[in-house]
Amino acid sequence: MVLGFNVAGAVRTTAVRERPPVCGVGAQSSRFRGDTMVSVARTRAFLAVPPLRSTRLPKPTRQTWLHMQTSTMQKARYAEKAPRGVHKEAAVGAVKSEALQRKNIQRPVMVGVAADSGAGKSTFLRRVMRMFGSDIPKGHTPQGELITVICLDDWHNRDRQGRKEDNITALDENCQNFDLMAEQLEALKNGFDIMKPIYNHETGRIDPPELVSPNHIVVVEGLHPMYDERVRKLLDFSVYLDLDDEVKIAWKIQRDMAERGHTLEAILASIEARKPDFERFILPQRQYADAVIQVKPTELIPEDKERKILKVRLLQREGVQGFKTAYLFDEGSTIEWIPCGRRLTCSYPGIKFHYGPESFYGADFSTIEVDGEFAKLEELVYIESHLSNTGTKYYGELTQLMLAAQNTPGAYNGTALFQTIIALKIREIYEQLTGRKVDPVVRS
Ligand SMILES: Nc1ncnc2c1ncn2[C@@H]1O[C@H](COP(=O)(O)OP(=O)(O)OP(=O)(O)O)[C@@H](O)[C@H]1O
Ligand SMILES: O=C(CO)[C@H](O)[C@H](O)COP(=O)(O)O
Repeated sequence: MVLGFNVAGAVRTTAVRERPPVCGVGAQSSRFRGDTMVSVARTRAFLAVPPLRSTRLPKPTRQTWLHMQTSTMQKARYAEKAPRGVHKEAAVGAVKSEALQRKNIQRPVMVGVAADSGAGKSTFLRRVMRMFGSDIPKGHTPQGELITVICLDDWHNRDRQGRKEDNITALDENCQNFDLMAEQLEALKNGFDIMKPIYNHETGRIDPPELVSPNHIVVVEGLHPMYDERVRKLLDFSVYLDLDDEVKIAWKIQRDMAERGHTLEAILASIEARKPDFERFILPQRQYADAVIQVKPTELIPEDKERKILKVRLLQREGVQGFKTAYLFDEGSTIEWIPCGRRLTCSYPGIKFHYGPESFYGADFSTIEVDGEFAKLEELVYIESHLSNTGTKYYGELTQLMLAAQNTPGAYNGTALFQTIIALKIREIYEQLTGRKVDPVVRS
């Protein structure tokens, strides 16, 4: 697929590879391993990154790293730090990243995406990355021209063995190095390169760190983007993917049995074992999210056991800077809508929409929900014509995006519809906060 995008007047044409962000998926980075790494703890020096010609990062050698004069302030910052333990090689650049000038970035827009493992983060993030049309280079952390997706698992403070020995789950707050996470993400947001730790999901071990530079948009995704107040405050926009247990089990079974060879008993046991920590450390983050996508079993089929038809709800916080909430028909009203008829083909059990205001953790939200499946994606333009504030740039863009992703999970139900709307919203928020323009990736 060849796509065009335009930022600050620079028109580029790039190919989008169908590849997920690599949080626990696929290749681990070997770009900064072993002898190519310079340890801050060892040298007590602060490192700046050499100018990079492209976003495809060159493999650094000791020689390509420059020891820079460190400001007294930064020295003090580091001197005060508690020992970093397993993350002793992690570092923050001493001078502002050259990426700022090269890409003409004032400050990255930072977006948090929280969810339990298997809740559809990778699927959602593929939609978000596609929205920004970047060719996402290989490596542990996808760093595209416009967007970088950082996985927060990288700040786990124990490897798999360590967690087993200490009888602690990866969901536990005590299993994250929040001090380092907050320090490094703050540095990134302020325009500094970071040498970020890597948690290797293939080996279950902590790998040497990798270089991550500020980008136009930085997504931080994983178990805890809104857990620690210091990290939460850095986020310009936050999303929580909220799956009912029944749906979580169905998706896990589909993935872990079909793709990973796990037994049903093992999957159910793992979900049960994680549940108390999920409820304690992950779920409460919902209250901080600006957008929540809830996925529930359908209410159109009584006693449905298949979990194929879903009811999906998009909760949108009112009053967030740059975030104009999407609505159905008439903003602020309450609507029940069955669109099936001459203009929308519906198969059993039909489709039902709802829109209305809602109080969520005591805050004002506007919610759109859709129960059921679309029969023909090209007819979605009928639905689109009744939705407003979707962040589209031309009539039919939402439908085009849905059609372009028709082979992705959930393409025919509210999960893809609302994830696509939120991806459009992230583009809109980026534009609102920076004053820049991003061209649509799929044209009319
Ligand atoms: N909207 C959807 N409808 C149906 N199945 C879905 C949907 N989204 C994701 N899935 C399925 O759920 C499983 C997990 O999805 P995904 O890999 O996106 O989750 P994740 O949160 O990134 O997981 P992890 O953190 O474990 O890597 C996959 O098998 C995927 O196909
Ligand atoms: O909840 C998770 C988030 O992805 C993982 O279980 C956690 O990161 C540990 O990973 P692994 O099971 O590969 O050791």
